[in-house]
Amino acid sequence: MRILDGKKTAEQVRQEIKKEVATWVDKGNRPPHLAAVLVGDNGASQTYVNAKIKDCEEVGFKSSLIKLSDTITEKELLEKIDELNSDESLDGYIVQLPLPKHINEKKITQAISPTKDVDGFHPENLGKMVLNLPTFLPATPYGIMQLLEYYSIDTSGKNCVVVGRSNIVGTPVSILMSRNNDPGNATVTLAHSRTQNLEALIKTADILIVALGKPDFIKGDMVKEGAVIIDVGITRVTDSSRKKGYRVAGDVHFESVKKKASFITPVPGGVGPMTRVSLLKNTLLACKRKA
Ligand SMILES: NC(=O)C1=CN([C@@H]2O[C@H](COP(=O)(O)OP(=O)(O)OC[C@H]3O[C@@H](n4cnc5c(N)ncnc54)[C@H](OP(=O)(O)O)[C@@H]3O)[C@@H](O)[C@H]2O)C=CC1
Ligand SMILES: Nc1nc(=O)c2c([nH]1)NC[C@@H]1CN(c3ccc(C(=O)N[C@@H](CCC(=O)O)C(=O)O)cc3)C=[N+]21
Repeated sequence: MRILDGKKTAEQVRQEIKKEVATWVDKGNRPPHLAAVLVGDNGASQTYVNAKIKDCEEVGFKSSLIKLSDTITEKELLEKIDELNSDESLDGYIVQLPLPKHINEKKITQAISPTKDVDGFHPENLGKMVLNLPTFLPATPYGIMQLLEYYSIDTSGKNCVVVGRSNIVGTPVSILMSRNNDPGNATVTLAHSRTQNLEALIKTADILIVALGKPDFIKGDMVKEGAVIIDVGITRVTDSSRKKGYRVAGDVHFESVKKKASFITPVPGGVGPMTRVSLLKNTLLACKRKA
């Protein structure tokens, strides 16, 4: 069994980005600029957004954190988005999800200018992704593809089962895995809460990608011997023996599944860091495209 080390891989990718930024700035350009919009004070969202800002510093990007109260109206948030769309000094931005219930996430996602949508969530960018046209790939699926590529994992012709069909992870990663690309060319099945005989289906997977949000859902006896396991899930589980009062759990029960896997991503240190580095890649692309 080998660990797919997202932390280490992301660090290497950051070093490459850092060099590219230095060359870019040496040529007289301004550094890439990413903004993150955070509505409300959800603890996990704050942690992720802070990490994204720290990543920017490490590679030499400019970053801005825009904190808004969770009492903000949808109209006010849309006005803020208009402002960001026309801000010439800004290359890309993200609006951290989830948003408070009174705000329609679809409306917000569609208001973000596709040229600044470094999350790759806008319908225009998702459409381009489906058609294999150059675009911003959604950060988590992009991170997963980079990790598979980095470890030279052969996905062509393999059975890939994706569990979870969200717009930001399950659905786009199922499309990327089935495209005529390397990595890709897999035979993909997308499973969700209505799927029948989920366990039997999971057993057929040469590559299993799990994005459910149910801690330790996948156990060792459920997976095929030699499978490649990608665990996207991140849930904070209360644990009073930890300093922070919680542990971070994936959707895969690591200890039992690792005995059967050929490759497996840990949580933390797997997909999460790759998601963040993909956001940096998209922002660099947005910046260079504008110039
Ligand atoms: N590492 C990273 O970078 C990231 C991690 N995450 C994490 O990934 C996890 C998933 O998040 P996200 O993609 O937003 O998904 P959502 O929470 O939006 O959706 C969960 C999906 O799982 C399906 N599902 C739920 N229960 C079952 C079940 N028992 N059997 C089969 N399918 C089921 C749902 O089906 P249905 O559609 O039928 O309801 C749905 O499609 C979370 O833990 C999240 O924190 C998310 C983004 C990035
Ligand atoms: N507009 C938007 N874009 C997103 O990309 C987006 C989002 N909203 N909302 C929430 C999810 C979740 N997400 C994560 C990113 C990094 C880690 C990450 O870095 N995790 C580390 C640390 C985990 C920890 O300690 O909590 C790790 O897995 O090693 C996790 C989760 C991005 N998301």
